[in-house]
Amino acid sequence: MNYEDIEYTVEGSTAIITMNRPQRYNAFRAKTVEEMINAFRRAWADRDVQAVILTGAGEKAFCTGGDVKQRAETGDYGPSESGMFEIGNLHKTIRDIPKPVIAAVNGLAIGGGHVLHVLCDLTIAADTARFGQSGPKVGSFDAGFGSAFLARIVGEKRAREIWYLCRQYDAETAERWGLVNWVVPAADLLDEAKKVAAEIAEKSPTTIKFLKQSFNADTDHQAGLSNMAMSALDLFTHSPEGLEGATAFAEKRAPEFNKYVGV
Ligand SMILES: CC(C)(COP(=O)(O)OP(=O)(O)OC[C@H]1O[C@@H](n2cnc3c(N)ncnc32)[C@H](O)[C@@H]1OP(=O)(O)O)[C@@H](O)C(=O)NCCC(=O)NCCSC(=O)CCC(=O)c1ccccc1C(=O)O
Repeated sequence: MNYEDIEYTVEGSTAIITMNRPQRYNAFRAKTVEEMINAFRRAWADRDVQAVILTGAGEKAFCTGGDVKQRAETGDYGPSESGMFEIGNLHKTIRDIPKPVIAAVNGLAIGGGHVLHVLCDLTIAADTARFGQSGPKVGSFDAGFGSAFLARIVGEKRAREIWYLCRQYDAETAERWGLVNWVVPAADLLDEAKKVAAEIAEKSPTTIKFLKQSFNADTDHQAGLSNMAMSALDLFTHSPEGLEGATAFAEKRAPEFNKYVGV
């Protein structure tokens, strides 16, 4: 597969996947998601690769979730080879690849982009990184891993706060909440992530594989929840209320959600 929306490189035992749509703050469309799944599967199959780094191009953003402008234009996340928007499949691939995935969060991790780092095994944040969900502002939600697994990490109260208020949190707060493993100066981020990947590569790959699968086993039931959540999201994003959120973002105005109270 030729990549247009991402970059894929291998350095020694580390694969680096870079979301590369800086003009849209690395927001993903269907094609981006398809390419990311392909890249993770390449890293999975490559016997030389022992860890994967996921990061974003540029200094502004790691990833700001689904491409809201695309959704406002066409009502979906655009074309892909499979004809599907496989975000649930990407979530599962990040969990299922039997090698640790390290998120190197270089800027904004918002909405579905925040969910991606939450699903990674480790998160290293630049001191300039910011974290948050934004779905309720733009007519979207992740009622699968994005809420259930998030609550496992930060606790119920904080997970609800993150989703209901849609605030942005700095890297220091994210570290205090256990949402990131550690924070480094922005200029050192990728080197730090590579160092951590190399440290992992010194260990027995089979023990790491069993450990990852063991950590996942406890929350694997959330994959079923995620399937239902994606079906619900697909219905909701085509509803007038869901479309109003995306349209308002594209038109740079506040959404008018009042008339949907209690429907
Ligand atoms: C991230 C912002 C808060 C940054 O604000 P600011 O620093 O002021 O920069 P901007 O001028 O707004 O942005 C610069 C430039 O980038 C464009 N852009 C940024 N984000 C997106 C995006 N997501 N889609 C399309 N384009 C984007 C922006 O329009 C600007 O372009 P100009 O041409 O210069 O105008 C702010 O940008 C922002 O709020 N962005 C939207 C974030 C968002 O709402 N993302 C979707 C969230 S959906 C969600 O939270 C839950 C759903 C979910 O997780 C999920 C689950 C399953 C499937 C899909 C999803 C999903 O993600 O939808």
